[in-house]
Amino acid sequence: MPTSKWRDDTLRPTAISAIGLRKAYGAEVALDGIDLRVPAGSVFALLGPNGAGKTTAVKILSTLITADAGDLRVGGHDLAVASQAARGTIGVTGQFSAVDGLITGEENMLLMADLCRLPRREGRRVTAELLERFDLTEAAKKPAQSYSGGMKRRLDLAMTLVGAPQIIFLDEPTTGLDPRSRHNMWQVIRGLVAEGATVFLTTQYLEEADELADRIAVLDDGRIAAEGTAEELKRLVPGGHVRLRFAAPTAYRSAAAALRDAAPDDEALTLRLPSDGSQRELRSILDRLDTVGIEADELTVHTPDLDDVFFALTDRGEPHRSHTSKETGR
Ligand SMILES: Nc1ncnc2c1ncn2[C@@H]1O[C@H](COP(=O)(O)OP(=O)(O)OP(=O)(O)O)[C@@H](O)[C@H]1O
Repeated sequence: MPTSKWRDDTLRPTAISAIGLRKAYGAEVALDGIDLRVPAGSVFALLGPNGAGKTTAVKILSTLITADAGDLRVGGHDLAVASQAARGTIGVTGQFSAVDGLITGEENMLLMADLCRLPRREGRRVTAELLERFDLTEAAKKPAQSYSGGMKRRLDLAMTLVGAPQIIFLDEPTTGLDPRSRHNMWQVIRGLVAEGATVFLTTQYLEEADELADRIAVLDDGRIAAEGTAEELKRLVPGGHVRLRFAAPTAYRSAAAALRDAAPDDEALTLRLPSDGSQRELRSILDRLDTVGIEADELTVHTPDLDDVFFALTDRGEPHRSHTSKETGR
């Protein structure tokens, strides 16, 4: 479910935009001329497999490295001439944590407040507020190396927020976290957007993009394979179907004769019919079976999800079905 409340993207000011963004490392082209626009106050997910170019895009847009080509604007500033000003509007949390394990969580925060040149009293106030918000007050006086993975990630993000950035880059914010910590992090991200921040995140998790992002760009091999809302992307791939399985070959043959539009699999004794999975369509299929007096031994409904989109667009073979497909057995 998208995180922000805005309905019409075109009315919103642009927080981040890239036209023709290109970057090569020697002969290796990491980004091959990508275009993207992120409206202010929204969550944008750059989704892609390992090596697709996600981190390179984050590094460039957050001014850590420069692009070879492209018109790039962040927080209203042109990166070619005003990267310092752009830097003042952003915060970055990368795959490699900025947390110093030898000092406490609180000391890490105060150090960051000093780096952001906050007056001492203000630094203490912001530190206390963020530690509280990220549920780290109790652990504040313990060395950060004693924190769990989820706590370290929250501290890292809290440190990023010390300077109150309007635009937040999160490079794979939940990679390596357990499901509970991942859900906590999602809540934190939703909270930031509710307060008006713009979030640009990269992820390898389809579910994460589906849960958080207003818009998703699928990056593959340095190019944007598709871009849109989760719903728009799901509409790009056909694949909704109903699968009927029969235990007895005679029942299977009779059903195949009755449902001539179904794709048969004689070995598995299954029939597959295109369907949007709606109750009306399911009823009509079952009614047609009823008219010939046959009942399927198993009925499964499959609706396309981001897995289908991702695998169709990035050409990586069959998706893993264990977590995200909606299969209903009977
Ligand atoms: N400093 C570098 N020098 C040479 N090649 C690099 C460098 N950084 C990245 N690359 C290459 O550029 C391509 C894109 O890398 P990038 O790290 O941006 O991808 P990614 O989508 O973030 O992957 P991951 O999820 O593994 O972090 C890869 O082929 C990578 O090997």
